[in-house]
Amino acid sequence: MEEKLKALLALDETIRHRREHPQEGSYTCYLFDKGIDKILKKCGEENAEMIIAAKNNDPDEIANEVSDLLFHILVMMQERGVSLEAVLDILASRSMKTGNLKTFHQVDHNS
Ligand SMILES: N=c1c2ncn([C@@H]3O[C@H](COP(=O)(O)OP(=O)(O)OP(=O)(O)O)[C@@H](O)[C@H]3O)c2ncn1[C@@H]1O[C@H](COP(=O)(O)O)[C@@H](O)[C@H]1O
Repeated sequence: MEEKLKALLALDETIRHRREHPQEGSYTCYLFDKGIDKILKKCGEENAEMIIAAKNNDPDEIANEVSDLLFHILVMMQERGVSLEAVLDILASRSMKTGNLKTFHQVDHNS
């Protein structure tokens, strides 16, 4: 598992490298070249495809679409200067806190 998590860090590093060193034939460079609108459009598309995969309840399809979405989110983060480490820091700090369910009052729509 740890080795596989390293692949996520390596992917993030590849994306960073692609941004700094444009390369012919690279899909990542194509996205950076097109700019933030294209990157966000792809994030939206991949998100929609992930939702459909989850609705279909197909584990392989879900894993594939989550992978596509993760890749495009990492590209968006690099474009906006947000590091994967910043996200991991937030997740790590949240992991210290359990019992996060918030209580809420039921809204009475008739009143
Ligand atoms: N993880 C990914 C990854 N996931 C998804 N994709 C691409 O994302 C695209 C999404 O598919 P779509 O059919 O929705 O998009 P499309 O029709 O090809 O393109 P659009 O014109 O619609 O944007 C496909 O072209 C996939 O190949 C990825 N492309 C690259 N990577 C990683 O990035 C690394 C660098 O890749 P290059 O930048 O291509 O060298 C690779 O080694 C991989 O590790």
